[in-house]
Amino acid sequence: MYLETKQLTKKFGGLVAVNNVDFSIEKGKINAIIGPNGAGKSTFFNLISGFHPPTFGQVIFKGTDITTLPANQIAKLGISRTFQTTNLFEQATVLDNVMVGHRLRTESNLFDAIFRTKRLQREDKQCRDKAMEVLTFVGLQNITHKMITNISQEEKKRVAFALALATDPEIIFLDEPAAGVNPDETEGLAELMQKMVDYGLTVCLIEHKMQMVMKLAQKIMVLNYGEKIAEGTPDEIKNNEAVIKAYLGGSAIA
Ligand SMILES: Nc1ncnc2c1ncn2[C@@H]1O[C@H](COP(=O)(O)OP(=O)(O)OP(=O)(O)O)[C@@H](O)[C@H]1O
Repeated sequence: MYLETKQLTKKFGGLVAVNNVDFSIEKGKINAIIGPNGAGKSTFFNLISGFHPPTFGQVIFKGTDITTLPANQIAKLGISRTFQTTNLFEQATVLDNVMVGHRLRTESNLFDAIFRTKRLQREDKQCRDKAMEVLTFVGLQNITHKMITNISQEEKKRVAFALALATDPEIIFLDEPAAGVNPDETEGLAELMQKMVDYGLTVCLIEHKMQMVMKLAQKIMVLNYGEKIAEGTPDEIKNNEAVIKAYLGGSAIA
């Protein structure tokens, strides 16, 4: 099993945001998590990536229990994520924002920074090269010098992808990667996710844009009130009674 959760549970006071979820992510595929607002999708991501400790249950990655590891160590193992609203540095360039991602893989410290050591210079170059590589991958190689404040929403989404890619992940969790962009741009972002998988990465996304999920994902899990109510291929999910009832209020998925 590549990455799996066992009885994963998160309570916030009396609210059970994620309830006893067993799920496995398939390597080299596009996995998706869908469900109504407040179903526990982002919390599920936060538990896997170490941003919240679970109340109960386990996260196993390639046979290792990573449930209690801090977020930076989980990232070092190759698990990366984007956030629903990515906090980029608005007054810094695209390149500088993305260079931060690769710092995870470097070792320079305050001493190196004060004395501008050879190690710092070498690692600065390494971060710059990585940032250029991933910005080229996401199609932003021509706007690396622009300030974040001057780029479009869709370009910001691509910068968020690049930032996650700069950490050298093998699995990437994308929280609503196409929220707030138009249909053409959504199509472009879907192509980019497919490109990541073609390149050998594993993708897991949360998305409300159902047409995109049904077209793109190979495996889908549906959460409702924190519980897994269905899991399967897009066709299986489309025809699942519990999903139609709970998630769509009775109408079929388009
Ligand atoms: N840090 C927190 N403290 C308290 N309650 C929280 C916290 N984070 C999430 N919740 C609650 O947990 C539940 C699940 O929230 P979550 O954001 O995971 O849902 P979601 O499926 O991602 O929703 P959306 O699609 O609207 O983003 C909600 O009721 C939310 O209010």
